[in-house]
Amino acid sequence: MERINFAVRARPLSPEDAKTNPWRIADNSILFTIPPNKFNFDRIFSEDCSTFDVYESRMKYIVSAAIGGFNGTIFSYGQTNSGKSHTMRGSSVEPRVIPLAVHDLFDMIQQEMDCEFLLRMSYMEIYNEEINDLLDPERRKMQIHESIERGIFLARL
Ligand SMILES: Nc1ncnc2c1ncn2[C@@H]1O[C@H](COP(=O)(O)OP(=O)(O)OP(=O)(O)O)[C@@H](O)[C@H]1O
Repeated sequence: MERINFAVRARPLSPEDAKTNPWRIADNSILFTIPPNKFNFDRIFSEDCSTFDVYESRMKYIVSAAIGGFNGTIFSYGQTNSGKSHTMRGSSVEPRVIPLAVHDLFDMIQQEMDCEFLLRMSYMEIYNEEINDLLDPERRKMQIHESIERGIFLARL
């Protein structure tokens, strides 16, 4: 796999949006009716995909590689309402990328009986072109919550 992979997840459109939608998906490309007409990606997941599929096929290998000592970043990017939080967050009932990754990390660590691991996790938010480093614990608590609510965040493994 390439070092940087760019995958797109299509969010289901409302019936109203679907009527005026200027693009359509064809394999791993997005086609527009106006120029430039075609944008290619490493992978496009259609509206009916599950977060689990997205995670398994495009993200899990980054988590595994982190256990092997390689740096990896999963970066969720998109305009407001495009589904970043929906994809990254989740609950114990319906875990999505962050809980799935954390679960896998601990699973993989448990299998590596001969190694000792130091695990650190951070959330960073890029909002209005500013990176918020969330250093102060109290501020961090607040900002993590805000970041999750706003939905632009970076999970760095
Ligand atoms: N794949 C999906 N399937 C069903 N619903 C989705 C999907 N993706 C997003 N949604 C819904 O669309 C709405 C917007 O999603 P979400 O809040 O994740 O967007 P966002 O990109 O994080 O937005 P913002 O940047 O404004 O915080 C939510 O109601 C969410 O449940």
